[in-house]
This record gives sequence, structure tokens and C-alpha cells, in this order.
Amino acid sequence: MSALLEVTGLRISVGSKRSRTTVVQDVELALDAGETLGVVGESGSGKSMSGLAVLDLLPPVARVDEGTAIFEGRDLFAMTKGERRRLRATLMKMVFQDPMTSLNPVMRVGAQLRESVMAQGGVSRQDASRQAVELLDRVGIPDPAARARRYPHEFSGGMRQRVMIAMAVAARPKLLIADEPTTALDVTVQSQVVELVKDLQDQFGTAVIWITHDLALLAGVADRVAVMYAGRVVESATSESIYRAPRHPYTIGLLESIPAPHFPHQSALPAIPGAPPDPRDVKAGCPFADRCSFVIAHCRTEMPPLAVSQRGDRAACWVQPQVTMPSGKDL
Ligand SMILES: Nc1ncnc2c1ncn2[C@@H]1O[C@H](COP(=O)(O)OP(=O)(O)OP(=O)(O)O)[C@@H](O)[C@H]1O
Repeated sequence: MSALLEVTGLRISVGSKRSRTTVVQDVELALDAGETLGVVGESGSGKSMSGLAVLDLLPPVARVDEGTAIFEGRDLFAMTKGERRRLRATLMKMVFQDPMTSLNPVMRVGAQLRESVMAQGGVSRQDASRQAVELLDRVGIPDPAARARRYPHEFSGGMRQRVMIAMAVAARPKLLIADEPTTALDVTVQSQVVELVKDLQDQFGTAVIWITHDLALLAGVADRVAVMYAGRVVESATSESIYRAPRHPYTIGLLESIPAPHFPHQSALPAIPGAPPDPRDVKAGCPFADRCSFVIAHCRTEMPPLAVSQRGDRAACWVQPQVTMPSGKDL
């Protein structure tokens, strides 16, 4: 099966004409139709930038310098702005942490949903209105017919998040990029939103890229996980490999920092000491070396490539420690 989306060699820089800083490089991401890819990493690791680049929604200071993003056989980066806009109206959608970035504050929720439904074409206005109410019902909004006549500000945070997801799936996109949409929500609502996206994905066959700093959130959700650090993908593997036999020390550190009750036998909570490097301060070798407990001399002189294992998993580490997470870490 060929990939729905395959990003290779993605490099993004920010800045002005005179000085630019590379914030994302050599990023490779791939997912098949209907699949879920988790993209995880600390703040500033380049997760959002990578997602925004796929949708042509980068902020004005940022630009794609290199790379391809093949979506259904065509390179997104070679398309015109108009073509990309049309794709965003139908085939690929993004949901953000702040729902108000994708909801129109002065338009009734039902009308916004109706427009999204109509974007796929071939749907009458009346039918689209009916589908809008159905979608509100599907995402768990009580009394959906009455709620459709309300404005976004009349919804609570969690409910607004659901409306935004309903908006995103209304046009039956093939790809949904969810950029930390649950971060501002409490844990219960968070897992409800995750379940909701999973349900909608099963129903509509949508592929989902979940961007998050929370590796625990992706357990049981993602088919594959790409771990990003300092603008690069440092490990990319099936969920099973990531959670049971991670090969990159950063992934191991992230797993070890997941607090109980996920890992009940874990007494202390060893966060990864140190901080990621400043992207303006480029040094030779692996960017994780200074924080890594497995570091060897070679790490400080040469950047390890994203090497492919026999199982098709990838890790950018010279050492690739053989660690098996206890079965309790099977979240
Ligand atoms: N508008 C901007 N102008 C300049 N630099 C930016 C801008 N937005 C992000 N960056 C820089 O780009 C890099 C990647 O940021 P990005 O937002 O993609 O990271 P992230 O992993 O998504 O982090 P977060 O979880 O905080 O959203 C960071 O070094 C960040 O400082």
C-alpha cells in the first residue's frame, strides 16, 4: 500500500532575509490511509512547524527550504497556493489547541458546520444543515439542534473543542492533523476527545497525525510514533516498538518521565535533566549528547543518521541501547 502522506528531507527555517535559523531538518514522516501517526517531543522540537508546513499554514517568518511532501502521489510543496487552499477545504484539516483559531466567533456553529459539510460538494444546503446537527450529536453535544443555533462563545472549552473536531471532520478529510488539541483540557475531557477522534476516524477512514508532548496520550491511539528532538526525528517506529523496546535515549527518557498511575511500580519520576539546545547555536554531533546518559565520544563529533533496523524501525543514535520496558509500561 502506498503512503497517503510521505514527508522526506523537510527543512524549515525562521527569520528574516538577512538571518535565518533552521528549526526543522531532515524530517521524515509517513502514514497510510486511515492510520494514526503520533508526533511527540518537548516544546520547541519542531512538531507544530512540521504539521503547519504540510498544510501550508506556516507563520510568515517561517518557510520550507527543502523537502517533499507527497500526498496521494503529488508533492504538496510544488502546488500553488490555490491548490493548497482547496485541499485544506476538503481533504486535509488541522485542529489546534485553541479552538477559536478555527471557529468564526460571529457565525452560528450550525452554519459553520454546514459550510464545512458543503465544501465536499454535491450536498444540498438542507442536507448539509441536517448533517451539521448530526455531527454535533456524534461529537457528544447535548441538544444538538438547539446548540447549532448558538455562537462559539456560548460553549464551554471542552464542548468548543468537540465543535472544532466536528468542523474538521465535516468535509470527510483524508488527513487530520491534531496539534495538541487536548492540552488545555482536564484529563477526563482529554481522553474523551481522544476517543472521539478515534471513533470518527473509524467511521470516516481519516488518517490522523497527533502532535503532542505527551507520550502517554498516544498509547493505544497511535499505530506509529515519530519522536522529535531539536528539529529532527530521532526515532520512528511502531507503537509497540516505541513503548516496549525504544532505541533512542530521548524516547527512553520520555517513557521514564511518564508519571504513575500509568507506571505504578515507578517510585521516583526521573525527568530528563537539561534543556534542548538553542537552534541558533549549532554544534557538531548529536544534539541530545549533553543530556544523554548513554553518551560516547563519537556522539559529540558526528550526528548519527536515522538508521533503519531489520523491523523497519528507525533511530538516530550511535549507541541504540537495548532497553526493554517492563510490561507495566504497556500503558
Ligand atoms: N513564529 C515564530 N517565529 C520564530 N520562531 C518560531 C516561531 N514559531 C516557532 N518558532 C521556533 O521554531 C522552533 C520549532 O517550534 P515548534 O512550534 O514547531 O515546536 P513544537 O515542538 O511544536 O513546540 P510546542 O509544543 O511548544 O508547540 C522553535 O525553536 C521555536 O522557537
